[in-house]
Amino acid sequence: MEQQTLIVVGAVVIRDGRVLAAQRAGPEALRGRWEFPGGKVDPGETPAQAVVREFREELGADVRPLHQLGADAPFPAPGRDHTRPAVLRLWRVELLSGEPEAREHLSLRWLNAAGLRALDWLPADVPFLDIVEPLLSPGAVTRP
Ligand SMILES: Nc1nc2c([nH]c(=O)n2[C@H]2C[C@H](O)[C@@H](COP(=O)(O)OP(=O)(O)OP(=O)(O)O)O2)c(=O)[nH]1
Repeated sequence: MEQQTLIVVGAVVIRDGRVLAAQRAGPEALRGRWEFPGGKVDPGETPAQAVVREFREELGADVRPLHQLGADAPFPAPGRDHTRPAVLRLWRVELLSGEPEAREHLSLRWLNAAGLRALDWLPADVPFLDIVEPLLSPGAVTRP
């Protein structure tokens, strides 16, 4: 039976020229590596709804989704005993209220361009760094 492609959404929140990155606590194979906070889109949920829900659950703060960044990036998502087809979809979001805290992650960091390049990102995230980095330069003219 053909498996439906799983959509994983990641939130890109930028404040004062820095982007928020989150360090995964699990599963063991991914522990310690960095990602954009988010998670799997549930059935019946839009990706924009998922990013708001995941951000609230995992970081305890409210965000407003703005727009997708770049294109979906296919990757094999780790499953229980095999991988399943997935795409990573990044959303630029605006922080509305609350201060993000690591409720389910090992730690959080606000990164400038140099910091962005220094971390051990999940493989699917790496191509997105070229899209995120220009948004961090002090003079960047960007949508919010
Ligand atoms: N959240 C997130 N997951 C990512 C990114 N890049 C990437 O490869 N992934 C992978 C890691 C996981 O295999 C999968 C997302 O799973 P998850 O564990 O974060 O999803 P979830 O919060 O919905 O968790 P669960 O309900 O399955 O426990 O996508 C990213 O930037 N953010």
